[in-house]
Amino acid sequence: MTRYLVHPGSQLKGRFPVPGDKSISHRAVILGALAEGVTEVEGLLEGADVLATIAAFRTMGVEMQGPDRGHLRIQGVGLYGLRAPGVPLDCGNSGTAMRLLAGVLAGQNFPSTLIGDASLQQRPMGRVLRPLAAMGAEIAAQDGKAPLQIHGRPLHGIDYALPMASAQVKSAILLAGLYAEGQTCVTEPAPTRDHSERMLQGFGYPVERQGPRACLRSGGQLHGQSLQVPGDISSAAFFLLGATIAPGSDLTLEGVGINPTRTGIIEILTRMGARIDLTALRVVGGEPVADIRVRYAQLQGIAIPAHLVPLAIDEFPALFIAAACAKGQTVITGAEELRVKESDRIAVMASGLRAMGVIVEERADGAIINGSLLQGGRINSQGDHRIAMAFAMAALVAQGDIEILDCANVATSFPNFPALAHQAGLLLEVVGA
Ligand SMILES: O=C(O)C1=C[C@@H](OP(=O)(O)O)[C@@H](O)[C@H](O)C1
Ligand SMILES: C=C(OP(=O)(O)O)C(=O)O
Repeated sequence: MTRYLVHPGSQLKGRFPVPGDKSISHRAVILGALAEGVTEVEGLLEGADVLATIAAFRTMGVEMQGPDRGHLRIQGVGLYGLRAPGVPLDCGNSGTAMRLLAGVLAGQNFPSTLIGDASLQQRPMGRVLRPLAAMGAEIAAQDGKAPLQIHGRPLHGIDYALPMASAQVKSAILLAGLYAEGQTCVTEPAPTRDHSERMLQGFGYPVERQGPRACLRSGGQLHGQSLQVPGDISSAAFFLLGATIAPGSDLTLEGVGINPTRTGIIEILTRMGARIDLTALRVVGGEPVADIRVRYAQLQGIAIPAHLVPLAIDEFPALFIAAACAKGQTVITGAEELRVKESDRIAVMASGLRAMGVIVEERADGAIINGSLLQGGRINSQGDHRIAMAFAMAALVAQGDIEILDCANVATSFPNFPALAHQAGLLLEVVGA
């Protein structure tokens, strides 16, 4: 089992890009496969999650060259060109792959089965199954969990109010809407990442957006594109954390996506006193991008405003560590979605921080974290990539070595994390790979 052994006492320095955005990479593969003509993607994340989406479409007859150093060439088959897969499609560890594929597959004229790893089989799929059933889909699942057996049926549009802030559910419904008779609309209770809406429009498919509501009609076509995937702010987040907490650090992360539906981490860390500067603002592939400079700063505990939670949802493992390094108390509320990610991120972060001597009060929808000195120790990441990377950065300021168990899944979102972190100055050893 892959472990990290991380020694304290260093700082982070340098200037480098982070790998491509995972959410945008999944969507580039999906829309490229369903488009007419060729799509050329640059900067694609070659993490295991995205490779699962690529493999699924290959199994359904889509030809692709790559990925090779971020380049993927997709020979689109059009909205109605997928072939019956014949074998289960394995989404691995990826909630995004499973939920977005469920949306695409619900309206096909062939059956399909979606499977995943032990973590993914525990995650709630009812949130996509219910709206898809309301559109006419026939999907069998036990207790609302994978495997999902999709029969493929003619669909009709719905006007759906999302019960939770989830870009995956929103995207699944919009993708199903490409195949549904009439108009499909989704209204979200709070803004979530809007990469699907942006990329559909980028592929020439009209999406009407009015405040929290997005609508599309079937009958259109997607047109193959050349697109550049920006750097993943969710991967950059670990470096923003590390450089902020380790005295003497000064790091610049190049070409990071700063879509306003993703920048909660910058807003929250800045409210805590972090020193983060954005330069070279530009637009890449329909998404805003910047270089981000981050220097050491003493953090202060805050009450994190609940409206920022969906805008930083994957960054909470990093934010738990930031809170533990801050002066005073940090209060996290409205974050119950963290309990249904790759692990129960509230419980796993709380127990890891306690192992480092931090006083944490767990709440159903968050936690209260008391800033303190971090002791060395052994942390079980429970196979959750973001928890492994967050604790690796915590080691920068720990009183002793940190050993992190079960780190192989870092490869789902950030395969070169150990190398890049080491290059930036983190004293990280990968053991037992
Ligand atoms: O749409 C996406 O690409 C994602 C949406 C979020 O999940 P939810 O929709 O479950 O909040 C996020 O946690 C996940 O990493 C990626
Ligand atoms: C929640 C995540 O991903 P997914 O839902 O795609 O597994 C994540 O990457 O933090």
